[in-house]
Order: sequence, then C-alpha cells, then structure tokens
Amino acid sequence: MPGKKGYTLPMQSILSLRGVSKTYATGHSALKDVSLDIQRGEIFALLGPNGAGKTTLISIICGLVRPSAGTISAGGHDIVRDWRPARSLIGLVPQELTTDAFETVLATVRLSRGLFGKPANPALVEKVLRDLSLWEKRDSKIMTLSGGMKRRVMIAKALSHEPQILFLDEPTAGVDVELRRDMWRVIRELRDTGVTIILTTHYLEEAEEMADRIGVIRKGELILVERKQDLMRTLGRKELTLHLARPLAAIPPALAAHPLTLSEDGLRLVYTYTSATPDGGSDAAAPASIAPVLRELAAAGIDFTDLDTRQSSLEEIFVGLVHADA
Ligand SMILES: Nc1ncnc2c1ncn2[C@@H]1O[C@H](COP(=O)(O)OP(=O)(O)OP(=O)(O)O)[C@@H](O)[C@H]1O
Repeated sequence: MPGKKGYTLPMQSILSLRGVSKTYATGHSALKDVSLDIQRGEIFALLGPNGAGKTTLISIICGLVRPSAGTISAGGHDIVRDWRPARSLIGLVPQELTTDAFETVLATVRLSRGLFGKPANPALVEKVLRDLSLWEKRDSKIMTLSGGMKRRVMIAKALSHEPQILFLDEPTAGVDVELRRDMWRVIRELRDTGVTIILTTHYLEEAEEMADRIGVIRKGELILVERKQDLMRTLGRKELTLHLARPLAAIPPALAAHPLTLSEDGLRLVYTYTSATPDGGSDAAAPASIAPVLRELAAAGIDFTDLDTRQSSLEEIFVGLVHADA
C-alpha cells in the first residue's frame, strides 16, 4: 500500500511472495512468477477458473508443496528457512473435510492445537467454539453435524492455534445461500478480531460481498490485484437504457460516434460507458459522461419516456478478464 510519499510500507504486509513459480514433476507449470503482498487485517479474495493454480499457491504458502522458485515470508519469517515460526502464523481451512468423523467437536479442536505444539488452553478453545456457535455441540460427534457445522469445525481447528493469517479454500462451496451468509458473517467477525483472511472462491458474489482486495489468477499467472472498489470502478461498465417515445428505424448518423445500440423493435437505445474518470477519481464525475449523448439525443429530436441504468457485476468483470485473449 503506498505511503504518504508513495513508497511501500513493509511493516503492513503480513505475507509477502516474490517470484513464486511451481512446475510439477509432470512438467506442468502451475504457477508463474507470482509476487504479492497481503496487508495485515485485510480480506483478500483469490479468484480464478478451475486449474488456475489457486490451491497450488495456498499449498505452497502453507508449506504443503515446495515452490520451484521464489521466496515467501510470513510475518517476516521465510517459510522454508524459518518454517516453524512462519507456519505457526498460518491457519488453513482446506476444501475437504479431513476430520475424524467419530471424534467429538471439542476433542478434534483440542487435538489440532496440540498438533501445532501449543500448550493446552481450554479457555481459548472454548472461546473459538463459542465464537463459531459450536459450543453447544462440543460433545457431538463430527459425523452427526450438518454440513455448515462441519465447516465451522474446520475453521475452529484452523483457529485453535491462534493463526494471524487464515486461508479458506472455497469456504462456502456447496453450501446453501443461508449458510453462506452465515459463513460470511463468521469470516467478517474473524477479520474484526485482527485475523488476515485469504479466501479462494468460485462465487463471485462472495468476493464482491467480502473482499477488500481481489487477485485474479489465470493459467498460473496473477494477472491482476486490485482493491475491489477500484476494480469495479475501472473495469465495471454501466449501461444506460433509454425507452423511446417513438420507435427509431436506425441510429441517426449525428449520434454515430457514441457507443449506442438500438433494440430490434427500435424502442430502446442502450448506451454503454465506463464509470472510470481519467484521473481514476471518484464516481461523482461519472454521470457527466452521459450528458453529451443526452444533449445530442435531444438535439436530434429523440424523446424518451423513461430510462434506467445498470452496472456490471464482478461476475461480468471477471468473465471478461479471464476470457480476454485466453
Ligand atoms: N500434484 C500435481 N501434479 C501435477 N499437476 C498438478 C498437481 N497438482 C495440481 N496440478 C495441476 O496444476 C494446475 C493448477 O491446479 P490447482 O489445483 O492449483 O488449481 P485451482 O486453481 O486450485 O483449481 P480448482 O479451482 O479446480 O481447485 C492444474 O492444471 C492441475 O492439474
């Protein structure tokens, strides 16, 4: 994040990747020269189509897969040279449930803490379970829990050793809408306690709803990292639809310079524009960009009875990015 004088403030970055690449034994190049800084306390969403390299990236950071090149530091510790302190800062909630189904909630979360070599801390385990609304279920066997509860157990396990950075790999895959909202609330609350969150998701709505910043990965390359608002503002397109008072046979030549399309029945004119301003400034300037076309419509004698506007969703932006020259 640029400081007042425009230089970066390394103190704020809790995770730092430099030139990370991974070529699997098959010769497949799954990650190509990825550099990224994650700021303390942010929610970062990593988006990419299937096979883009998201799980590979997370697995490398969590020490499960060795990078072929590059360096990664967590909290200032190199994850290879200094793996123990680096690893203790990181919690991982994997896609698959890997917990023993016959174990109770409490036992499995306690055990996870022990696996990290941390001394028993019943008060902390209780707090984690309470925060995730699992305390009432502490003596239930995992297999008796609902899908949403099982996911919470996975989060509780990852939090049991007090990580500062939490990776969530597809936290709401296959979860119904209500549970997804519930999970979003849980994740936000975690962030509010100071945990830095990095999540991968196929649900664009999830990134749109939750993320402070978004990284898009395609074929192993991190093709874009942006604050969500900036992404939506600079790549988002707006559409102004004018409902005409009288049908038009064609767009008058005087208006040919504008990006206008006419519906087949000649009753709707659609004007597409971006809301970005030349200086990357605020949206306040955006409506000005429709003024000239409205003036010229009036001058051409085209009346309209109604108008509406819509802004593209993150989904549309993402599809555009991932499929551009793919
Ligand atoms: N152990 C491995 N050996 C060889 N190739 C692998 C291995 N693991 C992953 N790959 C390949 O690397 C590429 C990236 O896989 P990865 O699992 O990181 O993608 P992803 O973005 O997480 O996808 P998804 O969204 O489907 O989980 C894929 O082409 C995959 O087939």
